[in-house]
Amino acid sequence: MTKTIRPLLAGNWKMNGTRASLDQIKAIADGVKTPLSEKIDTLLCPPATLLYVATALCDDSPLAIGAQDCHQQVSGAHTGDISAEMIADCFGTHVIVGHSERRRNHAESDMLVRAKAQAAHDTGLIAIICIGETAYERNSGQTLDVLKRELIGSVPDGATAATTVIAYEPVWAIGTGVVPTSEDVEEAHAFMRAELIERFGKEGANMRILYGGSVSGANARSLLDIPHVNGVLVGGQSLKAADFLAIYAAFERQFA
Ligand SMILES: O=C[C@H](O)COP(=O)(O)O
Repeated sequence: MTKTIRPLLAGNWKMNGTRASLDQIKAIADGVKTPLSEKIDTLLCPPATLLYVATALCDDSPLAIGAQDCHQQVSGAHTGDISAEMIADCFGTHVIVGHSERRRNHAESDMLVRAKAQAAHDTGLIAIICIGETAYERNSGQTLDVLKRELIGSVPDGATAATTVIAYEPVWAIGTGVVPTSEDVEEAHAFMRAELIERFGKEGANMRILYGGSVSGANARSLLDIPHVNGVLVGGQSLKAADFLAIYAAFERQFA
């Protein structure tokens, strides 16, 4: 199946990385300076402490830099939070919102995630909105209901293909080394595509839908072959340049 949507390879460093890791960012930034980067987008989301330096390191690279979360308000008395404007001020272009670790560890609701995505849009950032079912929800047959509810609740009404990326991350696949079957990924992505088209029409047809959860250089190719998988959101395997670049290389067959 030929895919026409420009894919995205995104890395999420989570709460990992200090100044000592900047050489990995530099190696990734240099490693994606190949002709393939004319066909695919690459993005790395280091911790907020490294954002500004990371964007400087990527000055002459197609690698974009983004953040892992933003507050829903523009500014104010919100100790420890960062705003979308602060991310943009560091030359970040994307922000992940609604990651399952934030939903779980910070009790973030769909409504809050939607407000964060809206704040990103209002600031000109691309919002990567994460959704996905837990093991319990999957085992009790609720997967598609959860995806529908989270899509409706977390994605702002004005979302477009240019401003919004959906990341499907089954919670049980994150950091476990367990990846759903191709059939399960295909079913979930086809379902999300249909839901997005119903709500957003042409914009929904063109919105990128990433798969995330234990993606590696070894399994990226088969995941990218699945219809409506328009890229991947990578955690652990984005920390080392060699691992990230192995996943980058996996995009060659489908998209070069
Ligand atoms: O944001 C990234 C995901 O949570 C996936 O993490 P992982 O690749 O370590 O499973």
